[in-house]
Amino acid sequence: MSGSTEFGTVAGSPAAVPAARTRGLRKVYRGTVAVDNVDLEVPTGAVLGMLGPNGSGKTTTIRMLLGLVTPTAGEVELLGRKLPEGAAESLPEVGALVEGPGFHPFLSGRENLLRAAAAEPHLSTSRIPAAVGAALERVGLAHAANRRFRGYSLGMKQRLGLAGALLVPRRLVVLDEPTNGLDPAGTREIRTIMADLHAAGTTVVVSSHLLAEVEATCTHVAVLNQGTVVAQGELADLLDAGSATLLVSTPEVEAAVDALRDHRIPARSLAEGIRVDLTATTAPEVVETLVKAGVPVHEVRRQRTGLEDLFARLTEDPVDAAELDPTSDPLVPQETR
Ligand SMILES: Nc1ncnc2c1ncn2[C@@H]1O[C@H](COP(=O)(O)OP(=O)(O)OP(=O)(O)O)[C@@H](O)[C@H]1O
Repeated sequence: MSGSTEFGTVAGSPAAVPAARTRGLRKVYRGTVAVDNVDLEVPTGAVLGMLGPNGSGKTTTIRMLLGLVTPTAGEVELLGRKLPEGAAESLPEVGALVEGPGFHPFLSGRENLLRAAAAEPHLSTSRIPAAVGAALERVGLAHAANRRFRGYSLGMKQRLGLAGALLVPRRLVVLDEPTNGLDPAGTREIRTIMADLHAAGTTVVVSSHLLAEVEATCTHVAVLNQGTVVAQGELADLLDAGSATLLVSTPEVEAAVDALRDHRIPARSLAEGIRVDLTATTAPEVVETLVKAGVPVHEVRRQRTGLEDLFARLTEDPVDAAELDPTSDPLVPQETR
């Protein structure tokens, strides 16, 4: 299927069309703006981590992506088709793990999945038992498949929800807090499943509070704060852009800070050197200024920012964020204020 879409591109060409995208997405709940003006783009083949503090709008955005919540304004395009018109075509190719997947408490895990499988348009009746068995194996729930859903732990319920998302091969899998309630082994299994999906070319959207997990598993990130997207793109690019700090090792800390201040370059003194914000200057300019001022420069290093630092900068009060201290760096054992 091909043709012009709302966003002016051609559907049916998976490489060119993002797996999902939104334009001006907004959701207001009785006066509460949950999501505002969100332009999200999920490239095909990406593993996109959706990050944000509690209440920043991640779940609401995911629910709108899946057609579970109607936007107050804006548009959603899923696998090249606009919602809600294209839902019947695109949703069978989308697997989702969202809160409250609606399993029946008195049926077993297997019976619940058999019911879910019966509703899959791309799964013929004869293939249902095998598909259910494979999904249960894949999420590590085969041993408990015949127990009632009611008696499942939170982690087992999460696994069953995930099994539902993986019943048939999908082009897009959307996971809202998939490690919620899982033990470390379960968390590792989710990581493996996501890596397998990525290797098979499936696009994955995953919301998470676990920054280390996102840093380890995602190719792309979208950071939400107070209902809006404050950053999105390839994880590596965002980390590079965020690492706008230069660490200069020098025994003459005060002279270094003074020399840079004379050139309107803000710098902070550390125990064995200085830290320079590179937002408004460059590393060569800093070094040249210091050398011209006669300050001995022993080492210059660009500081790599972790996702945690970046996240804090994007979502915390700017004054607090400026105080973030990279304590893991040997050059900066402590601040001298
Ligand atoms: N059904 C609803 N009715 C009223 N307000 C809602 C509803 N769903 C979400 N909200 C509000 O919308 C805002 C965004 O909530 P949302 O659940 O999307 O955030 P989140 O980033 O997923 O949060 P968390 O990380 O805590 O799960 C919050 O202020 C929340 O209270």
